[in-house]
Amino acid sequence: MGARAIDTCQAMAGQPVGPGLVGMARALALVESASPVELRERGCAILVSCQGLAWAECLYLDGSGRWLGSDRADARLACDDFRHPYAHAIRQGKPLRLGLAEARSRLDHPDFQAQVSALPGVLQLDVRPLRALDGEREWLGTLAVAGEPSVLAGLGEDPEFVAFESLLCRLWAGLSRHQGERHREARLRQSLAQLNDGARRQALAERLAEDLLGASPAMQTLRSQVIRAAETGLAVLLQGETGTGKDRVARAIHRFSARADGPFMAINCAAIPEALLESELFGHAKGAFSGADQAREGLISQADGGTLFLDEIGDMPLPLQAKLLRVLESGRYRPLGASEERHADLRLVAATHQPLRERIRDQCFRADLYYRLGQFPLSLPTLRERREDIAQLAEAFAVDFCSREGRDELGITPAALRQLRERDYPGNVRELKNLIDYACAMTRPGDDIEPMALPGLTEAEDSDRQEGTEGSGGQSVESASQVHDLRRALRDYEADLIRQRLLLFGGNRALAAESLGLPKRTLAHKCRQLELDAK
Ligand SMILES: Nc1ncnc2c1ncn2[C@@H]1O[C@H](COP(=O)(O)OP(=O)(O)OP(=O)(O)O)[C@@H](O)[C@H]1O
Repeated sequence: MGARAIDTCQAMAGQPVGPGLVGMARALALVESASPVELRERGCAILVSCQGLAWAECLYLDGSGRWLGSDRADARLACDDFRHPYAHAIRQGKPLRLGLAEARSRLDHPDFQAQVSALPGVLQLDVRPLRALDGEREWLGTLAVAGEPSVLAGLGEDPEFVAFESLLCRLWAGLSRHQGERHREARLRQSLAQLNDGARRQALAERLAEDLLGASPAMQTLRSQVIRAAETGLAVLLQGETGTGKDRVARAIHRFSARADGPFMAINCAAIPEALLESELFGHAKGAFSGADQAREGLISQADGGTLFLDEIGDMPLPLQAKLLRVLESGRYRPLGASEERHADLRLVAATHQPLRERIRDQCFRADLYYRLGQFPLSLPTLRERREDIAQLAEAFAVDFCSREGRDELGITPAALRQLRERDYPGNVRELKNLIDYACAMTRPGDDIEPMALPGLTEAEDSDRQEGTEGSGGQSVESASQVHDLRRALRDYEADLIRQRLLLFGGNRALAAESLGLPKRTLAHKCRQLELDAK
């Protein structure tokens, strides 16, 4: 705190040098202050060391002009509280002198009492209101000094003290203004940065809207959360009913993140038989188990530098959950049968449609993994909660279908749109997409989608629909007399049934499996065997 200048000033005070030089050293010490706080500290230190005073303190007037504050303590002394001498000096606008013993007995403000409690009662106290001496003449605060009556006697008239006080006020006002400007500039810079940040995020959210369709408030919130999640390296847990777009969101998080140039690896924990899942994820060494003739990289290693998406995490077996937790916490893992541990740097995005808290209660899911996975939890809205998005989604899916199938674009009649809006969609967006694909297939080129093209809405299918059904998703099973290969016919029947059930439940494998009395894994296995798209 300008110790050198103050030392010089102290040294000079005891030396046979001219008063001008002493004054210059004091002025220099003040001028070198970088802030009002430093200036007040230096000013008081100089007064005590060079002017023979016992104590000095500056109080500053706060921005509201209602109270005085101290740099040394948490004291706040209100300007209209006359239990301390500063209120009197400020109100009268002129210096005040009183004996300390008297001040202590008459003025019982606790902060004032604490300030002067260590000083001998024989001393006198001078309180001087300070104002800026430039054009504005604003109040700055007060200077309080205590000293022997003989020292204080001529203080107010001492030209050196007067010059010192005036320099102090000038510098104080200048530094305060400068500091105010700096604060204003900093606030401006901060709000500009926030504005730029807001505009940048808005632009990203608009780009994302091309992929995650929907103008509903729920989708707008989701998109901005996806952008925020992508900006961090936190593990993301996506929770939402089947078909709400968890897979799509996971890919978007990767694409909008700093890891976008790295790999994106995805696995559905429910679709892989338990015995295979560990080696799929962690990889295995050569000879780790019978049939492992080659070492194989797991998805964790392949996702190094990128993102690993674990879909249906709720179905992950408990022993693997422990291993996954270790990867998340330390990045370390050991491939099956390997002697060495390995390291991977990845961001994990996990998804589930199951209430994981219930799985924890049933002791099927580790609570510690749940909390580690959910560093950035994201909830996806159901389609029922955002019916206003149905028309936009349906039209986009119709456009997709036509471009995939190389057909001319077709529209959707208002009546069909109304019906689409009234449905319940347990399979959410996937169900809507399947419905539109089906309706597109059922609609003649050049026509628009009519209500009767929507499955499950018409009682008697018209002849057009009968025609369309053949060769589309719903092939009929050969009649009994035409069966020449029982195994093939049973296989076709099974495939047809599963396909219809998946269509009925909007692709929700859990509901489809339940309705057929099958475990979900078995259905997933059959879908692979029968080459049905399980999604
Ligand atoms: N907001 C959206 N905009 C466009 N298409 C979407 C949107 N949400 C989902 N989809 C589409 O709906 C289908 C289902 O989405 P997705 O596979 O991401 O759902 P999911 O929640 O992962 O389902 P599951 O839980 O069954 O795995 C996909 O074809 C996907 O492209």
